[in-house]
Amino acid sequence: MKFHYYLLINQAAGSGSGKKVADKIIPLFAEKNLTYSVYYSKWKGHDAQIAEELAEDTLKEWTEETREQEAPFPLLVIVGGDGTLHQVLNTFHQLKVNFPVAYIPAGSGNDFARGIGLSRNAVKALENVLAATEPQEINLLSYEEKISDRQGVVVNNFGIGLDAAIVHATNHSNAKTQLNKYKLGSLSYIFSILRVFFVQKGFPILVETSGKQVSLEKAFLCTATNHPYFGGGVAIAPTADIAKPTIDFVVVERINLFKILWIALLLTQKKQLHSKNFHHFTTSKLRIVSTTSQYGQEDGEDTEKQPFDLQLSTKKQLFWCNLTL
Ligand SMILES: Nc1ncnc2c1ncn2[C@@H]1O[C@H](COP(=O)(O)OP(=O)(O)OP(=O)(O)O)[C@@H](O)[C@H]1O
Repeated sequence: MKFHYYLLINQAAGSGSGKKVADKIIPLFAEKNLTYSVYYSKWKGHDAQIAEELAEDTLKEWTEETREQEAPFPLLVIVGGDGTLHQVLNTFHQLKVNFPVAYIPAGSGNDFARGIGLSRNAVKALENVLAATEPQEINLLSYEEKISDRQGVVVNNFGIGLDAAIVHATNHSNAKTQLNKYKLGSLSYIFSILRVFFVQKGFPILVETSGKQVSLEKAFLCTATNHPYFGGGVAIAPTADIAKPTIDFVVVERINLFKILWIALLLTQKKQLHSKNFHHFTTSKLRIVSTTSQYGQEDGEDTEKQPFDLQLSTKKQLFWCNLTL
């Protein structure tokens, strides 16, 4: 199968890793005599704009017909972090199109790459892409939030409560910009955890999974995910599997500091399911209702405080990569 590769690059991802990764992989396309075009995202939101333009006049869905007739097949290769992937796939979702994509991780967290088992080394990830003969089917989470009337997809997770408050504090702090300059972006998360941990209160939620309803009085951290990782490598839902059309939902209750630290210790050993204050659901459909206003986060992009009536299901996405290498 012959391809024309459309490289959409966020050079700012991973505090500049995007640029380094691009400088490393673009010459490899030329060396391998592959045909390609390069698009640089030059400002926040430009990645979505480029994706929209390519969706309108260049990219094709993967069907029996296009795979035979389109030679070369136009394949979008996204180079950036989880947020770049989020922007592009949400653009496609809003346009109601479903194109296969390839991905080279260049972010700081790279949870998605971890979640699908794609190498976080850019050159190896490119080998994963070039060695594929068929696209892999993976499951994103698609959501509908009734109160703000928003819908979209997430490539990693949707969080309400503590994780979202941490993301909000980090994304809106001046320290992040300064620390990023010195490649110390993860330190800004630590500052934010210390800032919001004691401020975030427990809040009531209603959880509806396929055929079951549960009320929790003091939810603290609520995260719906399609693979194990969040927060840059924390295996919050170790049994989640992106190949399965299921949602894993994790709730940690507001408990005393010692119990939270105990759960944090269990997390490092992937044994958190042993704690009775750590709730875990696996379901094909999920509804979460919070009547109190809370921060939300979607793949590390934060939303302002609001009440939630959130419905989640899974959505198939074709990914061009060979994960057996
Ligand atoms: N040239 C640019 N300058 C600044 N921001 C950009 C640029 N191009 C895209 N963006 C924005 O950057 C955000 C995505 O960054 P991304 O998540 O990929 O990197 P990261 O935060 O370093 O990685 P990770 O999410 O893996 O930690 C998106 O909101 C996107 O619109």
